Amino acid sequence: MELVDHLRDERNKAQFDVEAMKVVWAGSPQELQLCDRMANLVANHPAFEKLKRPMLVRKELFKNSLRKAAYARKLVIDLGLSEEEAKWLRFYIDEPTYPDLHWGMFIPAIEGQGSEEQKEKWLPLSRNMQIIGCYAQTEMGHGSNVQGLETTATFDAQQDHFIIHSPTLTSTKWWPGGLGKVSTHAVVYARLIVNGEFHGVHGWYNYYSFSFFLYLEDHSPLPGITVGDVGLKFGNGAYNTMDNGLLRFHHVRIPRNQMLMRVSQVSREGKYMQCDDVPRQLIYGTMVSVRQTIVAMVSRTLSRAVCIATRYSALRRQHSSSSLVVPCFLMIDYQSQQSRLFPLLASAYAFKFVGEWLKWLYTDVKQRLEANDFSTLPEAHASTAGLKSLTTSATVDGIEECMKLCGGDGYLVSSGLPELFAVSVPACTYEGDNTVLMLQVARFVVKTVSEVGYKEPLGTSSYIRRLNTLLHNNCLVQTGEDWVKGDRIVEAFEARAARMAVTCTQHLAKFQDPEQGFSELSADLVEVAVAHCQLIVVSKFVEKLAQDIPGKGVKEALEVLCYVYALFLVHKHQGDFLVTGYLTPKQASLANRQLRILYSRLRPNAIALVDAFNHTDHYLSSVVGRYDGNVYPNLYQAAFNDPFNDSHVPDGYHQYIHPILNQTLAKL
Ligand SMILES: CC(C)(COP(=O)(O)OP(=O)(O)OC[C@H]1O[C@@H](n2cnc3c(N)ncnc32)[C@H](O)[C@@H]1OP(=O)(O)O)[C@@H](O)C(=O)NCCC(=O)NCCSC(=O)CCCC(=O)O
Ligand SMILES: Cc1cc2nc3c(=O)[nH]c(=O)nc-3n(C[C@H](O)[C@H](O)[C@H](O)COP(=O)(O)OP(=O)(O)OC[C@H]3O[C@@H](n4cnc5c(N)ncnc54)[C@H](O)[C@@H]3O)c2cc1C
Repeated sequence: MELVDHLRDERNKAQFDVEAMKVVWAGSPQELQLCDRMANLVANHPAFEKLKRPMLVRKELFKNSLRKAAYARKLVIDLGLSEEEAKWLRFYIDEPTYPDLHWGMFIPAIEGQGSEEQKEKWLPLSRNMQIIGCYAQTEMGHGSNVQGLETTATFDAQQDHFIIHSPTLTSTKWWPGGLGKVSTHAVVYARLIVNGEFHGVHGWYNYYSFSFFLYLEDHSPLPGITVGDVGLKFGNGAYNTMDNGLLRFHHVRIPRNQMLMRVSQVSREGKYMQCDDVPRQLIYGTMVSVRQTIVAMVSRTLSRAVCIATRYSALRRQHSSSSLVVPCFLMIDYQSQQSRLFPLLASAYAFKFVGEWLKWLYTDVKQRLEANDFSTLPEAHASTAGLKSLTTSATVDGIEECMKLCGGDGYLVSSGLPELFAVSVPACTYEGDNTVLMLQVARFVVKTVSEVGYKEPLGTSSYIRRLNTLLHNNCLVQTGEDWVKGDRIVEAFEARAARMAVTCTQHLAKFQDPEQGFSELSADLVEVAVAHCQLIVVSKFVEKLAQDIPGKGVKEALEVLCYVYALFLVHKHQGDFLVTGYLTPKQASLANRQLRILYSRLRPNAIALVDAFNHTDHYLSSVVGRYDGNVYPNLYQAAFNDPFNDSHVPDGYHQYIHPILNQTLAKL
């Protein structure tokens, strides 16, 4: 049977080479080929079917996710897949499970914080999955406040042991993924006590990590350990495939050499030693690494929602303004639909490019750290924290908007959007609450501004070097066309960020107690951080456009996306641009007018731009976002695939409906 492409006309409108854009989106021809291979491996393997997932109850759901993880592991071994290939395989299986934490946090924690000897011992076992680990930092009473962790690790010199203990209910380890049911090991963060003395208690770095067994061979917990799952989470399916766990210790003894000893050590004699040349912030290093990974992947999540909403918008017709009866307008042709959808499409590309840049930054920092050069760590911390916060918040809001952009059908689980929302929303909380992370960025920016004159701002904050110009020269835009120039846009974002940062720094200086000032001004400080991070995203997009980008029309299409992203933000935050005095109301309105022109330039390319994400139908798992656009028959069929439609007589009908119909309620 010939397949009908219901989106063919839309695809024919494309003004650029879609295959070339796929390479740009993937990062390189090799990445495209790799992702394509892994996506199709998953899509064509019956073990990875996922449409029934939201219908499963927790225990079935969890068993199903264990089965998938085992199949994935088998494929990795049978096909001899590399770690990179295995990472993409897990990504396309599209189900949070224990290996995410094992590979994503447990192993990096040992790599970053273990001594050479410890790495030699534990990494081969971990990489072969002979042990499975998780990252147990958060406690019931302390998530953002890492300084408040209460779990203790007390050194017993006589037996050369640490005694790990949970002294209070609030010290219960709470949330670690993979901990509840599966992990054999955990990297656990605890306060160190040697010779009755708390180490680092006066500083911020008052916790240390330990790696050790949780279970006996029959998978019953070791004596003194209480472990379990934290309970059902938001959304059917979604994150419930993960065993986020709880863990308590009752004076559990572990050998001394299970403290991760790169940053500091405790000797056999009970002598506590810090490595002078290694900053304590390294203990936070795993978080920097994971935040970078989140930014690298989040554009895919947003692109998935945008792909679904764009395809459905380009298929579904509604009435025109002149006739309320004859359906003729495609939803995508409503200006209001475009003004909600196209900035999200542009954001997906913007986040992709900033993610690439962040990966580069992190690789560079990692190499420096290995050579004991810690100079760029503050920049890496601020950039990873800020971009994780900015991009995950925008992505989660974007998924919700995409759901609404599809009307009622977006709310159906078969649209793929509700589960995507439910599985993505915790990204605003895990790996650092997004507001708390923005406050870290604000600290970095304010510190950089305060140090002007005696310390040179570097990297993403180097615009602060030109503070004088940015504070005093206002925007030169006179026409709408003036707004579509990369350097002008970047300068506008620099001026806004610099002016907001300086104002906040001046307000902070009025407080005698800086911490009180920081707390009272925290809402403004978050806005400073947002402005700084948006500047990074915009400038990295503009820098991307300065590169050689092959393919007919590809660069032009990306230029439109870049300006849509930037001018949408100018419009959304025009209060900032106006209050700081950088823009006049006329210039702000020119930006908005130019944005509408850009939407009309983007419109013919919309479907081709989402096709360039190269998502398989399996990955999208959306009836309304199907590649062939054959939505309505499949939507109808999906309703009948729901087991609820197996019978016309639901459970409870005879018991609770008959009595109403037959007026016999009194018998109930
Ligand atoms: C918010 C802070 C950073 C505050 O910490 P603090 O000790 O009070 O620090 P401070 O006085 O503000 O700063 C002290 C100093 O440390 C720096 N710093 C802070 N964090 C880092 C870092 N990661 N790398 C490098 N440097 C870092 C700060 O910039 C400060 O530097 P400075 O003194 O100003 O030069 C911290 O508590 C934190 O990171 N909280 C968030 C907790 C978190 O992210 N938990 C993640 C748990 S794991 C997880 O969620 C996994 C989910 C994965 C999944 O399911 O997929
Ligand atoms: C799905 C999921 C998976 C997770 N996986 C892991 C894991 O594998 N390992 C692990 O160790 N942890 C894990 N966590 C825990 C996670 O890291 C924490 O939830 C997170 O760090 C936030 O901490 P919290 O929940 O205590 O929130 P809180 O810190 O209590 O925050 C609650 C509210 O208070 C605000 N707030 C808190 N502190 C401040 C402040 N200083 N200034 C201003 N506002 C503030 C926040 O903005 C937020 O609005 C996971 C969490 C989830 C949801």
